[in-house]
Amino acid sequence: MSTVGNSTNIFWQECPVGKFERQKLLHQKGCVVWITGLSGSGKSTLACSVNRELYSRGKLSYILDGDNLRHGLNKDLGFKAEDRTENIRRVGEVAKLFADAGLVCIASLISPYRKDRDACRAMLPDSNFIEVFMNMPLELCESRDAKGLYKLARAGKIKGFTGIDDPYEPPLSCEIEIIQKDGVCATPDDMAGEVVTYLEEKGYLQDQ
Ligand SMILES: Nc1ncnc2c1ncn2[C@@H]1O[C@H](COP(=O)(O)OS(=O)(=O)O)[C@@H](OP(=O)(O)O)[C@H]1O
Ligand SMILES: Nc1ncnc2c1ncn2[C@@H]1O[C@H](COP(=O)(O)OP(=O)(O)O)[C@@H](O)[C@H]1O
Repeated sequence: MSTVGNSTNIFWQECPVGKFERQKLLHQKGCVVWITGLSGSGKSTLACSVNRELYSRGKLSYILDGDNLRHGLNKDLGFKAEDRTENIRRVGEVAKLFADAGLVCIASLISPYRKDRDACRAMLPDSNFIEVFMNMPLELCESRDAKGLYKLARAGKIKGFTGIDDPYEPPLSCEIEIIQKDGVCATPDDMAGEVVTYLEEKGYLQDQ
């Protein structure tokens, strides 16, 4: 019997089919690939490319995209600091469940605050949290402005926009950092290759 948060008198329910059995079934190891970076840095594009590459190799992954989750699970949240923190906490908990299900869970959110990302890392056992930093210059993200939001933020029509008048705290140490080389951005497929190679080398795509 235990107390967790606001719940009292609750019990942890065990089931005979566990993570180990699910991983055996799927021939892979559950983990979370957490993609962080500015709006327009290419998080969703990378998430989709990794998802497609894994699918082509017969590996099961699932994308948790910040924008999409704000249409449902997180539709009660805005962009104040405490809302962003709650957004990341919830997605971290969901990602943990997907990893426990045996999937490669690809979470793609701005997740601007280091402490929130670190809290998600701490939720995952055995360092199964792979942080990918889309380290793209603000100028590039702003020049892309796929949704026209930077323009609105510069015009003062959106307040608290990350990178403009709200902070982004880059990771101090992450597993993978994606950067431009000689001012050129790699293709989404090449970036995905870097992530998938990492997963392969660390044994996430092998029989368990
Ligand atoms: N104020 C403000 N700041 C940043 N982003 C904003 C804002 N308002 C709306 N948007 C749009 O919301 C998307 C980011 O959602 P996230 O859930 O990833 O944000 S966060 O992690 O809680 O910071 C983000 O999507 P991406 O461009 O895919 O990053 C924006 O399209
Ligand atoms: N590697 C890349 N090379 C060129 N353009 C890219 C690359 N990655 C993303 N883009 C483009 O940049 C824009 C923003 O990408 P997106 O994946 O939506 O970023 P985010 O999810 O971080 O907001 C889109 O128009 C996308 O096509």
